[in-house]
Amino acid sequence: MSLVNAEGAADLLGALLDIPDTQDARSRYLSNVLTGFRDFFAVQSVTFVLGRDGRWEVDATAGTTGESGDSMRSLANTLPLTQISEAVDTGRISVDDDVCVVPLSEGPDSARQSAALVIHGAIDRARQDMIGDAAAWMNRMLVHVEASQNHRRRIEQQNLVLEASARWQQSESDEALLKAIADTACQLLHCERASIFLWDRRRGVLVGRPALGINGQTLEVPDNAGIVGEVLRTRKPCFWTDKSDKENRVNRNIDASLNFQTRSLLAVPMVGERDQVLGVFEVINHQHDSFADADAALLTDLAVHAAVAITSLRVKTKLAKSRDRLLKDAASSSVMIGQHATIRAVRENASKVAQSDLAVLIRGDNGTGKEVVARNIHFQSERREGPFIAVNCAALVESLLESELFGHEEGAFTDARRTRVGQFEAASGGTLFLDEIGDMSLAGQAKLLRVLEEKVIVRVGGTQTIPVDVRVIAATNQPLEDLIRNQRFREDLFFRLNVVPMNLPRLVDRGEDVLILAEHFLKQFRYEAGRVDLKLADDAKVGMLRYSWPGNVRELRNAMERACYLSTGDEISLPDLGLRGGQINSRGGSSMNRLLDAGNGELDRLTEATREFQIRHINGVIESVGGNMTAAAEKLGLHRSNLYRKMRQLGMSTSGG
Ligand SMILES: Nc1ncnc2c1ncn2[C@@H]1O[C@H](COP(=O)(O)OP(=O)(O)OP(=O)(O)O)[C@@H](O)[C@H]1O
Repeated sequence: MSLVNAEGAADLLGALLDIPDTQDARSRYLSNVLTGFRDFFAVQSVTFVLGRDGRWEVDATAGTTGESGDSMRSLANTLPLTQISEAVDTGRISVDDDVCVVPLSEGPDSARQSAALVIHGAIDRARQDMIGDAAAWMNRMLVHVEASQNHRRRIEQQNLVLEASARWQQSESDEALLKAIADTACQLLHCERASIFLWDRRRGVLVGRPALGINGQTLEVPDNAGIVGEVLRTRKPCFWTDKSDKENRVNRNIDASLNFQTRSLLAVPMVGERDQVLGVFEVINHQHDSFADADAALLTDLAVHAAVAITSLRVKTKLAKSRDRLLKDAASSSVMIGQHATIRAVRENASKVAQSDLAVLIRGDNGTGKEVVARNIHFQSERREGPFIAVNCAALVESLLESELFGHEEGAFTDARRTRVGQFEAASGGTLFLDEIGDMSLAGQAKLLRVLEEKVIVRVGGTQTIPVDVRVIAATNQPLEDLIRNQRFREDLFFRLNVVPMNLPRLVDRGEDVLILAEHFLKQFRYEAGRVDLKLADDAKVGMLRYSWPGNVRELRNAMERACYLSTGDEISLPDLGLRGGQINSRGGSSMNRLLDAGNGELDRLTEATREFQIRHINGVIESVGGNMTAAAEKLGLHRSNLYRKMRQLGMSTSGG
């Protein structure tokens, strides 16, 4: 046989230099190279052995017997152990009969203590140096192969971590999220169990999740104890294995309660935003062996993503809570107070129409609660989480109407410096309340009708149609039928809007609802004014029932608000309400009305007399405390700012105070 087989040499060289770009790069590389050795040197087999924990293991082989698990095991049993040790110890090739052992200098694998090639087959002296050189090459190349494989594995793991963290973002609850994180960790790190210990700083404990129950309790450990405590303190990964580490570092009580045996453990800190430690991420019992540095790197990556997911779920939960609170607050502004039959009927109708998207036209005088009804419908409907947008059509000048309702594109007109979304788009998914619809211009009405029919808008200056999903509720205090007759309102638009008509009576026609509403506003404003014991005096009640309320509920609300802040004493009396004397209704039919037999003129005089009395009283009190306004306000049972307000209302000078 010639010393060099050219074809075999090229194959061996190719195998030595070629780093496979696969997940199993290392074993593939070894397999190719060992096969190259076998063919080139024409031997029976070439085996790569590793010394680990004082034992020799077959890592890869190329021979006639194949590479199955069984043949590898039987090969391990027939290794020339003495010869291998001798070669490794002396660092020289050892040849005995037809077995040649080539020692390899310390390898790239950190866990590996020593390595060698075991060759079955005759190798003459001349080729022993050659095989020694080639083996050294292989050994050096293995460093790169392993680095490349690790690099590739890391990229794949990063992708898996990213995919997992995208899935975590979908979790709706803490429990589901923590379980998903733990499952991912078990899967990627090949371990039996994973737990996240969230740090409760206030109580000084780490709370283990997901639900690792000890006798039905949550798993809690002091934040300064054990391995998790150590990780929290040092902010560094911590390894433990029952083979080599101190037993007392793990808490065997937990094992006992969970009927579990910890054999190996790895814990890393979970660091969140602004470098804050959220807790500790722990994995237990590697399926094959103890945890390595690469596992710590992977778990640290997972912990970063876990911290982000946990924080963002907390933010999401907080936002959802405050959204619910806001929704509740907003919904409370839509509560329709009143027991009058007409109001009851409106309430019932509102509940019914809320379940549909039918157009509603609410009619009634100013301040009768048209917007309250519209809000009430919105907050009872499926759209309650969408926006409620109110537009006062009377306030829209013709030139702005279209842009206000439908938006405009940048440069659509001189002042259109930026694209602007109109109210229709802004209300998408919710309700658009078009107040004072009777005041809309005819051109505006035509545009509105088209949008209602086609359910799409086109921004001013734009060409694209934009679909809008909006429920429209319109309101007016105008007699639309008259406007239609005078050709100031389009009949077709009227029919489109008036699918469900609702009429709100004037407050004066709602009987004792006046007092029910007054008590409602009293409760609200006396609380805001910090005067929780404030009551309505009888004369105020009677006066309210006799009053004609030209401004309807809005006027009543304002009167109550003013009185809650400005009245003196424990009761709100009639003058405190500041009602317009000329509007007192002497036709009143309620029993209360009859209690008050004062005519309008008398009431006027009464109001004036009370005003004078209040001025005298306030001046007296200010004088008695030597002009100290804070003390005067206190003596009068008012906040200092309310005293000033009251004085201004009474026309008194406040500059001296
Ligand atoms: N039934 C009611 N229960 C509680 N508050 C009400 C009721 N009706 C009206 N209000 C209150 O009265 C005020 C005026 O109501 P709203 O704005 O709904 O009236 P409107 O008819 O839309 O007025 P306008 O025609 O002037 O726009 C609001 O502060 C509202 O909260």
